[in-house]
Amino acid sequence: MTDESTNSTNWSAPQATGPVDATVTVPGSKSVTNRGLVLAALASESGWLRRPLRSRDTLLMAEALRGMGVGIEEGVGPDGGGEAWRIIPAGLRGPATVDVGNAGTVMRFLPPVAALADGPIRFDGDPRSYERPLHGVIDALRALGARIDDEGRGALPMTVHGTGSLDGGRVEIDASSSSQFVSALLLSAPRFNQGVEVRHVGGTLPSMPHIRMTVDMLRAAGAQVDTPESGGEANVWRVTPGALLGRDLVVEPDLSNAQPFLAAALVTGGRVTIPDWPARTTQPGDALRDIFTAMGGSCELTEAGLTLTGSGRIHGIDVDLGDVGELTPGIAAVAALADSESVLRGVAHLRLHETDRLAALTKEINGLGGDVEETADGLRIRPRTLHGGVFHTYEDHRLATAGALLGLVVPGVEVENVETTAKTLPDFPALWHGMLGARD
Ligand SMILES: O=C(O)C1=C[C@@H](OP(=O)(O)O)[C@@H](O)[C@H](O)C1
Ligand SMILES: C=C(OP(=O)(O)O)C(=O)O
Repeated sequence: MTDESTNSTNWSAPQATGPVDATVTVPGSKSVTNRGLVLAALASESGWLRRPLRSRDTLLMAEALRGMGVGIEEGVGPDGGGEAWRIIPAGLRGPATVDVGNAGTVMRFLPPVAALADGPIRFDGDPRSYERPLHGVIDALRALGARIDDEGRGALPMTVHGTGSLDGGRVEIDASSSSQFVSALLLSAPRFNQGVEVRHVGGTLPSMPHIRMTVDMLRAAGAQVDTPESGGEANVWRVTPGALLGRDLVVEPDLSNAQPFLAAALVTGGRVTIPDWPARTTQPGDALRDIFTAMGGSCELTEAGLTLTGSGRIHGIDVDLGDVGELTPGIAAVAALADSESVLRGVAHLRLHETDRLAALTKEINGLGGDVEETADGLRIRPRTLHGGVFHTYEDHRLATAGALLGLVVPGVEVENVETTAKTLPDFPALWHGMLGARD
C-alpha cells in the first residue's frame, strides 16, 4: 500500500436502483493467457491462442516474448472463428528488455525463459514490482545453472545472462510467498537439459489451483509432469525434458474477473449470468460458486453459463482463502455488507500482492464507516452501515472492483483511478455500466 498519489480523477461508482438482472460476458483468463503465451513461445511448432485476454498484464507478456524473438501475430483462429494470436516460436535471444509492469506472471514466469535465451535480458517494472518477492525464482535459477545480475537485491531490476540453454535438475525453494515461483520453474522446464525437480520447503504454499493450472497446461502441451497428486511426494513436482507441442487453445473467461459481477447479483438480490463458465477448470474463481452460496446466493450452471441469484440476504463467512487468494478483495467487500461477522484466513501473502491488500482493504472499507481488522493471516470484518467517500485503490485492479461493488449499494462512493482495472480487465467501467443498463 505504498502509492496513494494519482492524477486520475475519481469515478463515481454507479448505484443500483434495484436488483441487477444481466448477462455479462467477461474476457479471457489472465492466468491461462499468460501461461498459454509462455508455453507456445517454448514450443517446437506454431500455436494459436483464441480469445486471449488483452489487458496490461498479457500485453506486457506478449511484448516481452516478442522482444526475445518470438512471433506473435494478430489473426483469426485456424478454423476462421474468433480473434486469436498466432504464436511462432523462434530461437530466443537477447539483448532485450522486459517491462514486467506489476504483473506477477511476467516477473516470475519469464526469468526462466530468459535463461534459455542467447544473450542478456534486462528485467524492470513498476516501482511496486521491486518490492514483490522474486528470490525464489532467482535463487532457483542460479542453482539450476543460470547467471543473474541483481546487484544482491534478490529482486527487480535485474539482468538474466542467458546462454541459450540451462542445465536444470533438482532444486529446493520456499514458495510460501508466491505459488508463481513453482509455476515459473515448471513452465520452462521441458526445455531445461535435465528438466526439473522442484521441492517446496517452507510454510504453506498458497494458490494450489494455479499450480494445477500450470501442470494441466504443461501436460496438454505434451510435457510429462509428476505431481504430489499423481502419486509423487508431497510438495515435489518433476518435469521431464522434451519438446512442447503447438496448441490451438481457446482461453476460458476469467472467473476471478467474473467475481464483481456475480457479487453484484448477491448484494442487490438480483441475478447475473456469466456465459461460457467452464464445466471443469483449475481457475480459483470456480470456488465462488461455493463461497457465494454460503454467503446467501444460489448458483446454477446451465448451457447459458453460471447464473448467480441473490436472495436479498448476505451472510458472513469464516473461510480459508489460501487457495484462492486473488478472490479476497471481492469477498471482503461483500462481507462488509453482510448480516454477520466474517473471518477471512490463510492470506498473509496478500501483503505482497499489487499492494498490501490486507492493509488497503482495512483502511478503505473503514474509511467508508466499516469495521475491518487485520489479523495475522487475513481480515476480520464486522458489517456496519457504510457511507460514501473516496475509495483509494493503490494501483490494484481488485481494490477498484471491490470499491465499485460497495458503490452499488452505498451512495456516494468514488473509486480512485478506476483505470487501474486495465491490469486484467480494461473494459471494466463499460461492462459495469452495461450490467446496470440492462436493468436500470
Ligand atoms: O499463477 C498465477 O496465474 C497466479 C497465482 C497467484 O499468485 P500468488 O500465489 O502469488 O498469490 C494469484 O494470486 C495470481 O493472481 C495469479
Ligand atoms: C495477485 C494478482 O496478480 P499477479 O499476477 O500480479 O500476482 C491478482 O491478479 O490478483
